[in-house]
Amino acid sequence: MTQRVAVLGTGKIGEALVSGLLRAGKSPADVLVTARRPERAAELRERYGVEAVDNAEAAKTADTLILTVKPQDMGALLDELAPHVGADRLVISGAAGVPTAWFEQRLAPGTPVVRVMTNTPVLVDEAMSVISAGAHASEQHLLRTEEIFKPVGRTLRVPESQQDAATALSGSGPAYFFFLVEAMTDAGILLGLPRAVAADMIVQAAVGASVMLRDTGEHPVKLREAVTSPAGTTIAAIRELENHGVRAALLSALEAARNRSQELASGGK
Ligand SMILES: NC(=O)C1=CN([C@@H]2O[C@H](COP(=O)(O)OP(=O)(O)OC[C@H]3O[C@@H](n4cnc5c(N)ncnc54)[C@H](OP(=O)(O)O)[C@@H]3O)[C@@H](O)[C@H]2O)C=CC1
Ligand SMILES: O=C(O)[C@@H]1CCC=N1
Repeated sequence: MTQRVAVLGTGKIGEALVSGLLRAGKSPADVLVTARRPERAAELRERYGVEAVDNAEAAKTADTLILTVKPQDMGALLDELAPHVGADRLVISGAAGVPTAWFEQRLAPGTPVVRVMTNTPVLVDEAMSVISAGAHASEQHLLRTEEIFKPVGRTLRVPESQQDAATALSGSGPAYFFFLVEAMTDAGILLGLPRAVAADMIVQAAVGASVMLRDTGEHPVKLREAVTSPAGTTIAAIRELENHGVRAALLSALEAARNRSQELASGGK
């Protein structure tokens, strides 16, 4: 049976999911989108050939609803949606922080809800989408969710109690790597390299290191040791990273991200 999927609040993540669904072979006729601004709806229609409808219409006609508004906008969206969502629908939330129980309290009794924390590499089919079932979501609902997210990267099931940590590590994760690349490119400028050359070197170092981490399965310590020659250049840099507390900064940074996810639990400000 053809399943219709609606993406509600089609911003950055929502649009990336729409493009992934279409790349995976879903017909544009089976994908609905909603947007707050008419010009955004028109843009999505034109770019993907999908139908843009209002939230109530999406709730009435799609089997699976993927909610990709910001946590702060989730309350208003649920007020609009709830009267139209039958308990035979699958509701997938892509929002940081907001627990499945929050949705279950606002939807018809028994409505299956699945929480997913994906990340922006969804745009290049290299996402990690971390999936947790709510109280009424069955194995079938998890499989349907995986079917949507697998074409755009990997999926991982975790207990919902781990979702705030997953948000800190995986949802926000790409930003930390972009931040490092940006800072190291600046370091190249300091050392007298042209910006484009510095960026080229650092991006390729990041790609090479990522592929080694993924494909060799080696522990990162071993991979780093292989780069670090006695009395060489790398250890001189590592000493500075340790002197400046980079490891401790990362522990604190990810803890802060986890805490912020917890604060967003009630669609917080
Ligand atoms: N960005 C990321 O890396 C990740 C984000 N997330 C989660 O994904 C969600 C979306 O994030 P992101 O894509 O970055 O944010 P965006 O702001 O790009 O997307 C949210 C979209 O929802 C629209 N919107 C808000 N309210 C409504 C409504 N009532 N009806 C229809 N559309 C509405 C907004 O419209 P308008 O354009 O008018 O504001 C906007 O286009 C968040 O919950 C976030 O926690 C999860 C993983 C990673
Ligand atoms: O920064 C945020 O809140 C969202 C959730 C994870 C990544 N971006």
